[in-house]
Amino acid sequence: MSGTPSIGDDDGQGGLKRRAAIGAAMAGGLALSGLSTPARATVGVRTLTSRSQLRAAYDHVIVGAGSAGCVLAHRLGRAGRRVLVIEAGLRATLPAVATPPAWPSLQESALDWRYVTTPQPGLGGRAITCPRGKAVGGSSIINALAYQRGHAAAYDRWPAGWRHADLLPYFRRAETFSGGASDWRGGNGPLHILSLADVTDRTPVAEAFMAAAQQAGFPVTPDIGGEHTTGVGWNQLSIKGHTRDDAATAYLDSLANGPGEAAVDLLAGVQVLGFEVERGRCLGVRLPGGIVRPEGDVLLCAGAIDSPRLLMLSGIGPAEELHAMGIASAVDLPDVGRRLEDHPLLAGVAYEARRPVPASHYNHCDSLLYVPHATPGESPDILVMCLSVPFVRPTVGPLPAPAYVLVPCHLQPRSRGSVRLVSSDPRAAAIIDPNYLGEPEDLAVLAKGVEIAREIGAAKAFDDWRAKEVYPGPAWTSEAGRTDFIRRATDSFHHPVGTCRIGAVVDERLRVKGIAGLRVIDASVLPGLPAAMCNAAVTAVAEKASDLILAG
Ligand SMILES: Cc1cc2nc3c(=O)[nH]c(=O)nc-3n(C[C@H](O)[C@H](O)[C@H](O)COP(=O)(O)OP(=O)(O)OC[C@H]3O[C@@H](n4cnc5c(N)ncnc54)[C@H](O)[C@@H]3O)c2cc1C
Repeated sequence: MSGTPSIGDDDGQGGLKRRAAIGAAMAGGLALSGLSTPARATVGVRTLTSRSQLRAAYDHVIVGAGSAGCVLAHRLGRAGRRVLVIEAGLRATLPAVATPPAWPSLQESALDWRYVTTPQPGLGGRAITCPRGKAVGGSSIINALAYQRGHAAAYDRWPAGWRHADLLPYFRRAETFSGGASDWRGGNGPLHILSLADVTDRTPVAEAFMAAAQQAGFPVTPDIGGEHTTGVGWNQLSIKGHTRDDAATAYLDSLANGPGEAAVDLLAGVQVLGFEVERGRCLGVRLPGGIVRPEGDVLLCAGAIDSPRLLMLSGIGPAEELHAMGIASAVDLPDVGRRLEDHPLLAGVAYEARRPVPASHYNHCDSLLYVPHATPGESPDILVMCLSVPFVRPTVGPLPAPAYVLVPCHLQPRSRGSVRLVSSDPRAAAIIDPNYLGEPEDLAVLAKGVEIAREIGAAKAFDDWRAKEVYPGPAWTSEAGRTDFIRRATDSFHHPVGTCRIGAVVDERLRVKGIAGLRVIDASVLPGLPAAMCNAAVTAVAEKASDLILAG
């Protein structure tokens, strides 16, 4: 590495630690409890506390230690590459991180960047939160732990090299599945996936949902994350023992178990400001007070919101727009930040219960259904989750406990939004416009999802639980009422993708088009939403990316 003298303060051992603390405090994090300082040594990686600990040279700098960044650090470190990981957040120590049912409390905590969307016309003008993990482990630290890859058809719409058959070996390589290894599942990977088919303490409401869905004519699938991803089944979660198995515990901490010394250094609590780009080549990573220059590629893993933001700050994006903000263009890539996709979720079809609803020991959704909205046999584009908590938007209205809720989600929406810069200030949050329900078809598919949920909710197996349907209730009797209810009840499933997509912004080897020495590997490169939650897809993409990088 060259240019190291500018990292950290000039006062030796304590400078970097103090700068990290200042960085976190500036981002609003340090005043809140639950964060450790980066001084603690981490199992498996060296957590840097002083600039004197930096190696003389690195092969790669990874920007962002989230779901994708941790995979890359593990695979490249194991292969002997000298890796520096720079993460804006710190190690998370909030007890809620490890406790699966506590996951909702992590939103708007110190572990969340706390982004907000622009007002959304499709949601009646509401601006909604856009949580993103800010910690070692990224969004896998605050997510809802569900881990499913979804139907193959969604991947088969992706460019050659990234289709389901290409990714299947990497889905398997990533996981240790509680149901055991098979042609579809992994038995020896870093990330532990617990199928609730393999436990006995599921909620009785989830059991009722399984039976009710079958009464409504939907088939059971024994392994919803395996060969048959259509039908009703038990949820699958990134849980090891009884605790969250996030990207940091699974992929960073496990480096300690490998042969030899891990070659991975972690610089936590430091926010990357952009890249040094000259004549079509990325030379290094800009930090407060310095530049780090690896010998090999810079690997950008800051997620679907911050990866395009960092590219645009560095002149990589729509040239005219950047020019207007005083940012010199390095390469004109109009698609950076464009075609943002996210899953809309409707919260929800809600029932007052006859008696108290036992709490979930997992993520409040012990069972769920994947189904096509139109033709039986097609790949699913609707998910209905059965939640044992009273989860409705305040804009929907009050929902007195005890209650349970059926939540439809649209898995293949047509609406596209954008991530744009507000200014050239490297610390300013991006303008996030997901354009939820911008396309009328998305509203129609969600309406179908509500109908499927109500059909299941009205089935005999729920008779023992259902006192009455509270929402949508009478609102569903007119077209205007239905549309109004959907706009009031829709929120995000928190799965933004596509803002640096393969084919448009990066090539099939994830290299930024027109810029040497810079790759993007995270949810932003996904060329479309998987027909399920996103973490499994991001993990498999990063697994494959590590092989591409090691191949040169
Ligand atoms: C509340 C919530 C619930 C979710 N639930 C589920 C679920 O149940 N199942 C599922 O599959 N998916 C879920 N997701 C989505 C899933 O977690 C993400 O799709 C996935 O983690 C994205 O991985 P990533 O590597 O692209 O980004 P991230 O994991 O977000 O990692 C990006 C990292 O980059 C860091 N970073 C950003 N900017 C900078 C900078 N300038 N300098 C240094 N570091 C930076 C961030 O702090 C972060 O650590 C959920 C997400 C949220 C927010």
